[in-house]
Amino acid sequence: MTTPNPHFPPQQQPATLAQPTSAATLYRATYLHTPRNPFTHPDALDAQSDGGLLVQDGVILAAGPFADIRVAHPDAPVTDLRGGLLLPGFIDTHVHYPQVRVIGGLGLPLLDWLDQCALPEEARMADLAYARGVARDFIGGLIGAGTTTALVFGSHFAGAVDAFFEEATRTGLRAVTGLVVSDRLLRDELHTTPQRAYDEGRALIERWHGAGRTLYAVTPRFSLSASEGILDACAALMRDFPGLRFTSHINENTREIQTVRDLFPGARDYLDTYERAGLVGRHSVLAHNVHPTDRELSVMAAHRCTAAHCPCSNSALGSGFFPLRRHLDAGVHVSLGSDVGGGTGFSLLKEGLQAHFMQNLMPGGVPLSPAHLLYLATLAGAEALDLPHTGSFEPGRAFDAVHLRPAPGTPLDAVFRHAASPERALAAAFATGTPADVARVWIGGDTVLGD
Ligand SMILES: Nc1nc2[nH]cnc2c(=O)[nH]1
Ligand SMILES: [Zn+2]
Repeated sequence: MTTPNPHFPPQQQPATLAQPTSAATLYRATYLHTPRNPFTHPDALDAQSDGGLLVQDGVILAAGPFADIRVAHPDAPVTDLRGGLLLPGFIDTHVHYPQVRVIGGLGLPLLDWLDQCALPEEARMADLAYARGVARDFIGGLIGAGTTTALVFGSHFAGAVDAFFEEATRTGLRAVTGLVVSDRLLRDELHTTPQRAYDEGRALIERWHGAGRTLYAVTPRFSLSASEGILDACAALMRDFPGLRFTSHINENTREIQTVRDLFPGARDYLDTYERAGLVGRHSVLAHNVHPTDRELSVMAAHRCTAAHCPCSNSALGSGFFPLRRHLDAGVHVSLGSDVGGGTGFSLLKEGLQAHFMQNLMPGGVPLSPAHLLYLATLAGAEALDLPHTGSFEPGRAFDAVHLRPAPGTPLDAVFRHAASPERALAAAFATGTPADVARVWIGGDTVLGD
């Protein structure tokens, strides 16, 4: 695609920042990243077959060919990661914490899947001990897949959201999440009131927003289950606490869309239910958007909000083909989400592959190169969440990284050993890589998986 995206100009960074003053580590690896957006910059992929990343206090100080970095920093100890691929940590912009134990409810459309699979499990999160176990399973799954930052749909229960933030803090995950709020059409035990939504949200924000690596996301489940009163309570939180993120669902399934139309007879369309409440902005991430109108796309672009594309979920729930070309042509920013448990697992490699398949198969689909897939799985998420210190290996950014190192004898190992270029190896990682190939994960320079 050649449509420029004016909302996220490439960061201008010097190749090397300050000289290190205390111990720094030089990582030697085949690395790839997308410091620019390949939908707008044809040469956005930076691939170094023998690269060096100088890291100090969790921040990348210098990046480039290993030989160049070595000459400039002859005394830095070297960690040799050759033999695999080093990528920026993945950024999942739509994934449900309470659904990790119900992945795989295949064969149902959205509203039936919610009734039969997701919501009964979400009701169990009232039990704090249960929620703590789910938080461990969930965050273990994310990090195990190489995800270092996630915009997470939380729980309807404030205690379970606390449990999530505690586990995120313990593990070091960069997490943006919040209390999910609804007041109709789910199950009684998942419903709240506007006042309680505001009060519980405020208490969680005061505890967790900006604490360490965690941020708060105001999260009405979707307009189908949220009255205008709940949406207004969400807007009040956004007004009262600047810097919060906002997330919800939109235009996923045709039955859902018709129900929202019936519930909001005065709204122009689905987006308008959020827009009228003042919830659409630069810090808004709306998941799915499989069936948008042109008006919705132009308003999303004007407000610089993001559509989180969840291709495995769209396939598993039969929601439809994501109109990526229409989003790009309208100037709407797009990132990637696994949508566990409507989605089929945590790997953004798999999501990238499924996005590629679906664009290949749909009329007017966008051909997605390995660079596009890497961008969607990394920098696009950093842009969506407005986290400019993540998403690539540019100097000045945090060292959030995933080392893919397939076991000897596996097909991916064979490809890595014989690939004609790092880009070919990257394509193979998307085609066939899984969490079993994730050897080590760093967040802010800390090893959070592997050794
Ligand atoms: N895929 C998906 N869509 C939703 N819309 C409202 N809730 C959900 C959910 O849990 N998963
Ligand atoms: Zn979802």
